[in-house]
Amino acid sequence: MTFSGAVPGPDGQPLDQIRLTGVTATGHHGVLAHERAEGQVFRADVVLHLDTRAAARGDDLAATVSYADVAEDVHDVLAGRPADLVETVAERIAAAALAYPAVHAVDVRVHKPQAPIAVPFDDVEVAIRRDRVRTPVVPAEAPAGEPEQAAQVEPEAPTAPEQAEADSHEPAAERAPVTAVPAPPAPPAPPVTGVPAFDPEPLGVVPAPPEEPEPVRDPLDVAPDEPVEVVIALGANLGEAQATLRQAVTDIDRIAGLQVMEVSPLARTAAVGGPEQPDFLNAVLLARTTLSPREVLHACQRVEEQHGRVREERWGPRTLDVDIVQYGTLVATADDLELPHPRARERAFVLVPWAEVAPDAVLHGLGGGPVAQLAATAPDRSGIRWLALDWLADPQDTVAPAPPAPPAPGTGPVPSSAPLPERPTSGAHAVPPQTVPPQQPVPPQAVPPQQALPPQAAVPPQQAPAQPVHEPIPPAPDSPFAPRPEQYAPATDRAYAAPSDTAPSDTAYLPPTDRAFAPPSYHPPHADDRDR
Ligand SMILES: Nc1ncnc2c1ncn2[C@@H]1O[C@H](COP(=O)(O)OP(=O)(O)OP(=O)(O)O)[C@@H](O)[C@H]1O
Ligand SMILES: Nc1nc2c(c(=O)[nH]1)N=C(CO)CN2
Repeated sequence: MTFSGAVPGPDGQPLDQIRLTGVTATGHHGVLAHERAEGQVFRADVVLHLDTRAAARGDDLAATVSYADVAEDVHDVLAGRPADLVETVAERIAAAALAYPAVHAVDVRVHKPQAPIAVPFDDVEVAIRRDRVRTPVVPAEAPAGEPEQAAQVEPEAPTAPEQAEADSHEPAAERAPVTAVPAPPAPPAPPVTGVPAFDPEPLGVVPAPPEEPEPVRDPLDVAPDEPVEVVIALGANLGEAQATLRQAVTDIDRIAGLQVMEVSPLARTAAVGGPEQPDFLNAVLLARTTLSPREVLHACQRVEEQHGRVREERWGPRTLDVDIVQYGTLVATADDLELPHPRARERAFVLVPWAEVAPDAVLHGLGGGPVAQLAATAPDRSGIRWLALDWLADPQDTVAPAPPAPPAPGTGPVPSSAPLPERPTSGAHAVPPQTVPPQQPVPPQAVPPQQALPPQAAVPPQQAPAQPVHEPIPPAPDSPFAPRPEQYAPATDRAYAAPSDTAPSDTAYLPPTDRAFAPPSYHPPHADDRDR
């Protein structure tokens, strides 16, 4: 720990130092509502500048400062009354240290390694030095439960009603920086698990008479006021996998309170983990929802069940897997639901299709970061065999026909001798890998980015029984769904393209995303008459 050097004592000589590092607590400091609600790890390092000679001479604890006491003080500040700023937390710690008369000066560093920063980073810290001249700008926080020290309360300490308002987190939410994804409203209570509750009483203030306790609300059960973006991953490797995934998109879009906004290309991916099993087909949906996270989970589990999902073994083959990758910016852990999905950050079969449909997407939480970057380093990235663009519009041709006589959903894996379809070698979309050389991007005008699915193709089967999606729909002229040889073009300069020496010979990838052609965005129709 490097501070800015020794502090001179009254005799002009450098003072001694007691260094305390890595005091850690879960705190609820931050300007964002979810930081207030869920809490995160804060760490502090403290250097006390003092003259230790008298204590050493008499071997007398009373003549020095007990580091154990200071550690508790620091911990109390970290875990205590929420502040918007790390700077404020650092001042409070400095004030606590200088409350010991022997301390001439104090250096404080407060670390916030899980700060909501949208790019990969190790840590963020605030470092301050305070002494008897350059004093802390806040008074020492009084220990909880010592109301007789109320005189030490900060002048701006809130009254009980003000504190109640602060605890509602509304102001924090209002101050939150504009983000692409609205955070769900913060619940007024402690988080789910593993995060100790904070004492909402302002420290050192005589507590107001007890009011009705707020019911404890799990953030995973809080439905947002405004729609929140939810990222959903689909996977299947049993039965008619592509047809299942197409139907799942429709089923998920029909969940009341949830709208599918975008659908990624379909990825064929080598199975990761679990037993020997066929390749998966994977896709990612971007949706907006006013459901709580747990409601989304249950609705997705119902869709899994509708498709004959049985849970036999971990990471085993399945007719349909629906995972919630991320819900707004929420970071929460419970037995039944963890957000963001704890393994999403290392799964190319999630990250690659996600980055295709949302190139600037960011995975929140610990180990998160820009999705495209995570995709580039995901351990299974060489298992991404290909991506199909128009899989919603044209199931028969986008992927080769399913193996003959596949087992009924849930009855058994597609035998490895009859795996999921390979890159087509015949049919409208067939293209030998060499047809499009690696560096040959599609001219920008070939397919306008973000061109929406033609309305008739987007209509989910249940909404347009006259036009079942399983029947190929003739693409409109110039439609992104017109057969395009480049849809399986190699992507040798893609960040996540498999190294050529490890890629299977039939592997083909999308061309680089200068977005010369965007994956066709699927914009499901949301008829106003739908009961949402
Ligand atoms: N973000 C999440 N999305 C979906 N399920 C989750 C999530 N977090 C926790 N779960 C829980 O995980 C349980 C197991 O889910 P599932 O059987 O789909 O796991 P899996 O697909 O085999 O493995 P993985 O979780 O690694 O994808 C579910 O019952 C669900 O309660
Ligand atoms: N390629 C691939 N591998 C997996 C998948 C998946 O969807 N795709 N799902 C798993 C458990 O959710 C385990 N392994």
